[in-house]
Amino acid sequence: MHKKVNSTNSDVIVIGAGSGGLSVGLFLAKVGISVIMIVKSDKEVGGECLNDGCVPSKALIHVARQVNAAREAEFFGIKLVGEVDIQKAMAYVYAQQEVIRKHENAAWLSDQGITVVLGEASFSGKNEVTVDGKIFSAKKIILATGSKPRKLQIDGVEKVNYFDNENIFHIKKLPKKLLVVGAGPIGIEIAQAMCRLGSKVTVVQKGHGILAHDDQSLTSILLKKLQEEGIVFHFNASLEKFTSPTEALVKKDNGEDFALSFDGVFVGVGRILVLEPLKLALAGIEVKDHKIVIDDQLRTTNKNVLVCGDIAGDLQFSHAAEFHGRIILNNLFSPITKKLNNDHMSWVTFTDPEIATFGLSEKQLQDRGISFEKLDQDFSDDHRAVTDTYRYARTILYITKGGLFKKEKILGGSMVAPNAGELIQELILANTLGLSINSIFNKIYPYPVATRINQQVIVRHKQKKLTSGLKKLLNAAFKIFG
Ligand SMILES: Cc1cc2nc3c(=O)[nH]c(=O)nc-3n(C[C@H](O)[C@H](O)[C@H](O)COP(=O)(O)OP(=O)(O)OC[C@H]3O[C@@H](n4cnc5c(N)ncnc54)[C@H](O)[C@@H]3O)c2cc1C
Ligand SMILES: NC(=O)c1ccc[n+]([C@@H]2O[C@H](COP(=O)([O-])OP(=O)(O)OC[C@H]3O[C@@H](n4cnc5c(N)ncnc54)[C@H](O)[C@@H]3O)[C@@H](O)[C@H]2O)c1
Repeated sequence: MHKKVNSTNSDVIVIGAGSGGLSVGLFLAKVGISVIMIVKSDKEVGGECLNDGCVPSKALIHVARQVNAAREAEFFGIKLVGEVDIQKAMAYVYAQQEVIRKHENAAWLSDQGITVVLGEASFSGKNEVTVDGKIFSAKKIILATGSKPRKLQIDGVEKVNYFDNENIFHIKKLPKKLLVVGAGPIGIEIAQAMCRLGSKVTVVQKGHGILAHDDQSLTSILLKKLQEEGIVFHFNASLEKFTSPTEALVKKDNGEDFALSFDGVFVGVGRILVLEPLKLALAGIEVKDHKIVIDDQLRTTNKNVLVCGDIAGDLQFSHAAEFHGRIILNNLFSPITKKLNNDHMSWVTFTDPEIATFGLSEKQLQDRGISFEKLDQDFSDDHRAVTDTYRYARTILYITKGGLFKKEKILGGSMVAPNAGELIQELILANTLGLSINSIFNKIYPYPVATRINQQVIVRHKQKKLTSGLKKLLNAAFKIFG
């Protein structure tokens, strides 16, 4: 049953049709709540994830992986000639976006019972927004307007061939020399993809390493692989200015400076929230330090306006936006409220090898005074890692300190390995459900699936617990029962 609204009043207004807005709006429409969804334009349905983020980046990474695999096959005698046709690579990316766009567009949303309004929304009252002079009101308003790439603001920037995630997936020509600014997930994923497609890539990063939100003992393994593929890194460095359309002056923290030449610059230096056009003050929504003030139920200082996704100023992932959506939906329908808690959050950086991280980090565990054991294991003895040459891979797990009869649970962890994002899923499930590590220990894994590494970590841990006392006990038992 679709409850269509023809007027400008509805139960709920959702501003934004990205991962966050869609997850809330579609469910509400499905159960018969009237929804007006406001989105800037039809081509912005699907938000950043579909249009300028996850989907095009993962599709391009897929192409780059194919190219790399073909190059690696040269080792077995095949000769590879020619260059990547970047227009064909991009055509592949667009084709995959189109598959998803079939069910992420204004007409399709209307078919699902949502009243779609195309245009830019701003608040005009407590329960009221305005689009092109037309007023819309609702009992609840969900603000899911996302974030934008932070721009590099240095002298000479207007002269260079400047890319960020909003235009890199529309290039017609591959930059021969690409300067990547920022070594967060955006910079690193793009750096490897572009390198594999044929660009000579140099990365300039303010901090001392890549992927600051992941375990540095694992990111250093990825860094080594990226350097082996030919990417050059300059750490503790930032761009001072562009001295010409093809040259930048880089300054190191130690005061040294040097010039770098390029024919394209890709910038991935974090995200900003665009708040001013929303006229939040008109709805009584407070802003502090350029972030919307929210409580742990994602409510703003106007309790009828909730935030969902990047705009919340929390973790900025598509699945984080969906998680916000689940909290909001629960609280719209239930007196037993759900609160925002990222203790079981996870993320994956889709490089090769991937880095996957979940649960609580070592620092969070220390800060909270939780006693834990750290299990740290490389894959050098793992048979699948041997056959498929990824013995460099490694896992870190944090588990509760258990006694002989105390359940040992997984608190968090991280993995660097090809497909780590898939391999780690059962550990995330055990973490989310609070299962004992025995759930992994007792599982029968087909030999030699790569996931057996999860069991090996636990087996090693248990073997270390085999004290001389326990060995004596087992020997005695063997004499009786064996
Ligand atoms: C290159 C790149 C790769 C990424 N890869 C991943 C990944 O692999 N995995 C992952 O989990 N995350 C990834 N992310 C992050 C992910 O894309 C975002 O966290 C996610 O898209 C945020 O969703 P959202 O709904 O909050 O906002 P968005 O998807 O940005 O949606 C915002 C919506 O609001 C609309 N809007 C904005 N202002 C207004 C207004 N005033 N009126 C009307 N409509 C408005 C926009 O048109 C849009 O539809 C990536 C990001 C980038 C840039
Ligand atoms: N696979 C994924 O899930 C995925 C992929 C891409 C993006 N994302 C999301 O998008 C968000 C934004 O990613 P991001 O990489 O832009 O941001 P980020 O903040 O994670 O990393 C940006 C990096 O750029 C560096 N930096 C900032 N200014 C600089 C300068 N002037 N010169 C040199 N270095 C500079 C910072 O030190 C930082 O390490 C991520 O936090 C993540 O939530 C997720």
